[in-house]
Amino acid sequence: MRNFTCVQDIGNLRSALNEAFEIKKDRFKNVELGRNKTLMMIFFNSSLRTRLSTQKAAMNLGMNVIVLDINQGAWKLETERGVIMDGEKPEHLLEAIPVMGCYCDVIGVRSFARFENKEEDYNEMILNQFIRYSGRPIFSMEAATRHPLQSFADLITIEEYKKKARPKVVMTWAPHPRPLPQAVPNSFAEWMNATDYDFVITHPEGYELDPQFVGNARVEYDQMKAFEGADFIYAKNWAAYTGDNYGRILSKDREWTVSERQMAVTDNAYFMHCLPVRRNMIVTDDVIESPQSIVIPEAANREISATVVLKRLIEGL
Ligand SMILES: CCC[C@H](NC(=O)CCC(=O)O)C(=O)O
Ligand SMILES: NC(=O)OP(=O)(O)O
Repeated sequence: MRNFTCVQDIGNLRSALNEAFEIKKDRFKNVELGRNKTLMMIFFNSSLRTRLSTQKAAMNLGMNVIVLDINQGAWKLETERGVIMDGEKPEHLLEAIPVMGCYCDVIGVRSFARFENKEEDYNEMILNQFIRYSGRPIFSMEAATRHPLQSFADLITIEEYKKKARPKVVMTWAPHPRPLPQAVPNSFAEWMNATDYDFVITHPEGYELDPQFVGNARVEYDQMKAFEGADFIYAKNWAAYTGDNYGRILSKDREWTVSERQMAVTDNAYFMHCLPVRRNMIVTDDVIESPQSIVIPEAANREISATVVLKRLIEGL
């Protein structure tokens, strides 16, 4: 595998899942594979799970790890070509990227959508410059339009907990005080559409996601109807995508906050969220603390998804 940015890059999902479950039985079985190989993790945005689980995954494979928070300690970076750099940014991304590539074998990049320019976000301008100029395999640690390490962990988790071959999985929008990226819902939808699950997306009108990610998923504007008979509830906030509303908050309606009211019409569904989660905005305390909440095992599986991905990237060196 050369890069890991989307579901297509992992190849056959069944074999990827089999590899994940094998690694889960013995996560140190490939500890020699990464000897004297260096992972560089580059964060343009905050992180807890991705930062810790990916570093742990690298250690499972015997790798060295360098972590760089671009906005803490590195030079402020100019990302646009043609800009006269007489302002606050001493370094251009087009020098910094190949330089960083000199010091490592594999690079992970976190660079959220900025909501300043929809085309630049959806063309993955930052991530693609790393792919083009670093000279190294690149994997996404959440970019502007996808979060594949999270989605792979989500799929592992559903496969572990499902009680039927084709579970009903419902991704629901929920309110949030800030405009959040579409990367997590886009990516979750992309991975769910690659399975044969019964997949439903529910959100208020105006929050339609890019059709390239929605695919053949059923979209239901009535949240209670969507939740009926569900086996898994995947909650997430996202800002509007369509038209001039790109990056905007259209609703903070807390009727969409996942509570026991909605969970009552499911088939005793498991509750999932990628975390961090704003309690009593996205989900009530009672639901996220209930026995049906699997947000912690879901987060634990981030180590497994990252170990599989790093293993395949090292094998491709
Ligand atoms: C894995 C999720 C990362 C990110 N989450 C946030 O930025 C949450 C920030 C907040 O709640 O203020 C997102 O929604 O894409
Ligand atoms: N789910 C996830 O990626 O968490 P962090 O943003 O804390 O890495």
